[in-house]
Amino acid sequence: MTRPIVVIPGCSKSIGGLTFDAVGRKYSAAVAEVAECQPLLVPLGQSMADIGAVLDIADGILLPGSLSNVEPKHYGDEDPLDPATVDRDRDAVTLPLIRSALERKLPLFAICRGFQEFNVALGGTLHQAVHVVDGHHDHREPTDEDFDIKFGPKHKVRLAGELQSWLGQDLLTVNSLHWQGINRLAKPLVAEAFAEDGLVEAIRAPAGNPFSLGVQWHPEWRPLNNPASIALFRRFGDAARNRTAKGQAA
Ligand SMILES: N[C@@H](CCC(=O)NCCCC(=O)O)C(=O)O
Repeated sequence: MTRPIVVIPGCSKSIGGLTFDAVGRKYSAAVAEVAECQPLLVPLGQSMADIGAVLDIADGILLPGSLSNVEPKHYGDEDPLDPATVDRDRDAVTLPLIRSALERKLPLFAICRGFQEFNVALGGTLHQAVHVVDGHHDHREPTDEDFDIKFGPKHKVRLAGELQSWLGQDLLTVNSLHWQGINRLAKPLVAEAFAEDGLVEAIRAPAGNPFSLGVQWHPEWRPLNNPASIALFRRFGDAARNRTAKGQAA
């Protein structure tokens, strides 16, 4: 059986004054090496991503993190704290992609900015700066230049529901590199991990989806050193393989 296709929307990146579509290599590597699927990058911008065509070939979707933020207009909020951080081309692709993918029951794994898009796409809202919200901690990345520190263990999350049973534990220590976070959880979603300050750190869309998980942390960082990351990417890959098998059998 050929490897399942996992589509990965990128981010708009300006390099030398020109715009590129970029996906962090660690996301593609985790899809290929841990989920054992074929990553396929999707360009951004409404004219370059026919959602139906993308979903027709996909056996799964990975929504990667990004330094950019979901534009607040998508959740009825005020202007962005920093207009330079929005990526409208990414929002134009990922928000409708998420809704259509869930309708088709495509396996979906959303990470950090992808987790935030997941919530917004289904009607939820975000805090633009969690660290200034009363009662919440500072979830921003460590300032150390060493990436093993930036992406190293930062805080515990309490697991619940399916995620708790999948991982077979109540607590998990995760990394944390985000300004934004869930304010109001979208109605179709279930929260399955919580930080010590109560911030939602993992979400799932039940309703018959084989795998539809969003996490605020970064399991794609050195995943083979982390049993929980291995378990999540392998389960995601298996869901995509099951879909491929059904498709090939049809
Ligand atoms: N910009 C959002 C989401 C943060 C995020 O996804 N960080 C990862 C950036 C780099 C990478 O892909 O590893 C926020 O600040 O909340």
